[in-house]
Amino acid sequence: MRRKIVAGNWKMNKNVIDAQQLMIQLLSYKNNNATNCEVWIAPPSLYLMMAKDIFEKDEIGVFSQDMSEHESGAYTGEISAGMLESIDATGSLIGHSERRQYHGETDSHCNRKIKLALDKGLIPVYCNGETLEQRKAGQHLEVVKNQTEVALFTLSAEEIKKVVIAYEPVWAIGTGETASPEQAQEIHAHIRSIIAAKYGQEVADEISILYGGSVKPDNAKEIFSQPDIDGGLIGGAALKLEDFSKIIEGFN
Ligand SMILES: O=C[C@H](O)COP(=O)(O)O
Repeated sequence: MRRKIVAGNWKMNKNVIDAQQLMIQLLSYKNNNATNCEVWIAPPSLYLMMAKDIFEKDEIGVFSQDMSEHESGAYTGEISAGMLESIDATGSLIGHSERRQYHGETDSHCNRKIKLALDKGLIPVYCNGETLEQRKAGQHLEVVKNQTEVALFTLSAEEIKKVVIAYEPVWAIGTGETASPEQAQEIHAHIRSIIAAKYGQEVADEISILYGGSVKPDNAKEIFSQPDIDGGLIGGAALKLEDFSKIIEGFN
C-alpha cells in the first residue's frame, strides 16, 4: 500500500507569530481528527526548528523547501542535508518549479540533492512538471520523462523507493487553473510506467506520486480519487487551516 500524503508548501509566507499559530492549529486538528493520509508541511527554513518543537511526536512531517547540493562549506544562505538531519527533519522538497525558475535549478542539481538527502535519511520530495509552452507544443510527456530520468535514474531500486515525486505542471501553480483529474492521472501513470520500465513494476508501485497545482477544498477529493495520484503538494490553500483541513479530508 503506497503512502497517501497531503503536504503543505508555505513558500515565503507568514511571520513567526502567524507561522506558530498555524502550526498549533494543525497540531490540534491532527490530534482531534483521524486522517487517512500523512500530513506534512514545508515552512520557511527559519521556522523548521519551531515546527520540530511543536510536532514533538512527529504528528506532522517537517520538510525544508530546498536544500543545498553541497555537503558543507562556503555556500552563503544555504542549508545542508546534514543540518536537516541534525534537527530530525523529515525531508526536503527538491526541484520545485520556483527554484528552477528563479534560481536556475536543473535536474542535475536535483539529482545531487536527492542523493545527499537519501544519504542523511531524509525523504526527498522531487518536484517536476512541464511549462505551458511545453504542454501546448505537445511535449509534456517527453519533458516529464527526461526530468524523471535525469533526476532519479542514478539511484538504486532501494533508494528510489524512498523518493516521493510531486508532479506540478508549472501552468497550474498559483494560477487557479488546475490540471483536470484526467490530465494529472495521465502524467502520474506515465511517470510510474517510466519507473517501472527501469526498476520493475513492484518498485514503481511503491512510489507515492503527489499532484500539485491549484489544489483546493473543492477539487481535492476528485483529484485524489485517481488511481495513480497519492496525494497533493498544496501551496496557497495550505496557508489556512480551514482550507488545508478540507483538502486532507479529500481522503475521507
Ligand atoms: O508547492 C506547491 C505548488 O507550487 C502548488 O501551489 P498552489 O497550490 O498555490 O498552486
